[in-house]
Amino acid sequence: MSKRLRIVVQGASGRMGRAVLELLRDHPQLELAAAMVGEASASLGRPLGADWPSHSFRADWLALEDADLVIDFSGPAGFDTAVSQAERLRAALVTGTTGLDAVAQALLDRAAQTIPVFHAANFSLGVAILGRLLAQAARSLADWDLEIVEAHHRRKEDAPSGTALALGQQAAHARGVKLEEVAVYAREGRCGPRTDGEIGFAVVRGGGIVGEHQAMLIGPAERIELAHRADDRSIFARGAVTAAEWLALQAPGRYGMDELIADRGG
Ligand SMILES: NC(=O)C1=CN([C@@H]2O[C@H](COP(=O)(O)OP(=O)(O)OC[C@H]3O[C@@H](n4cnc5c(N)ncnc54)[C@H](OP(=O)(O)O)[C@@H]3O)[C@@H](O)[C@H]2O)C=CC1
Ligand SMILES: O=C(O)C1=N[C@H](C(=O)O)C[C@H](O)C1
Repeated sequence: MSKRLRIVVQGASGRMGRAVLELLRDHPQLELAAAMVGEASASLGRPLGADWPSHSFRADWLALEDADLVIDFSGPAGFDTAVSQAERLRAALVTGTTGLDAVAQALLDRAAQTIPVFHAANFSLGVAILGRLLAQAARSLADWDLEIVEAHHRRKEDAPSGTALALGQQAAHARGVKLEEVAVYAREGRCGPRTDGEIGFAVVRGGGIVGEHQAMLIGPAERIELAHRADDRSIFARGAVTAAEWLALQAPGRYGMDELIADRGG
């Protein structure tokens, strides 16, 4: 039997961190190496719970010497540490943190020279397929208006969601344009009529909505709506853990859902 892979979870006390811990609890191939939070976390030093008698939430990365993978869901606050510590440990890095700017993307590119790096704004297989359908529709209906609407829980900090932006990127790429040149993130007051080629974004925040994305392609007298609704964030955790198992077998480089799906014949 092969050795179990040792996983460090960054952002372990958060909604996604806990969902990942839940999957690691009885996992046959993966084991928890450490559950990390920030230095100022209210959870620092607290035990993980009865299922993890030998683990507490910790922030002492330099005490870690042995890990195969880092899974990061800490948001921008813990992202840089996840990247630099994965590099130091020579561990593969899976990150689902969204709201990454160009500097953060450059950090991932740098890390990918020495370790395998997997980033996805959304680890759901359904969303990956939604992106492909949207690209096809946006290409075929290049003169139809495209609007992307997303809805999330009231505690989400970034907007539009990483997924909405990734969908916009896929559609823009399919149309041969740059998203930054066609994206419209706000309409208010006398903002004038819609211009041709715009990709508009709208954001809903409230309650406990797990994650919903809808792309509307609007023609002269008809409309296509492509939508995905996540009912439980365990789907994202499962996707991240699947990505981790796959990534552990890859060479240093940048990977995402497309590479994972392609490698599995999709
Ligand atoms: N790719 C995907 O499929 C998905 C991506 N996400 C993304 O994942 C990220 C996290 O989301 P979510 O779990 O809802 O957020 P939470 O706010 O629930 O969790 C964030 C976690 O990060 C911890 N944290 C904060 N600062 C640091 C730090 N400096 N070092 C280490 N840990 C830190 C927090 O600890 P504490 O609060 O204890 O200080 C908390 O445990 C977001 O960017 C979100 O958009 C979310 C869902 C799916
Ligand atoms: O913060 C969340 O919750 C989610 N974030 C991701 C995003 O920004 O796209 C993925 C998912 O929709 C849930």
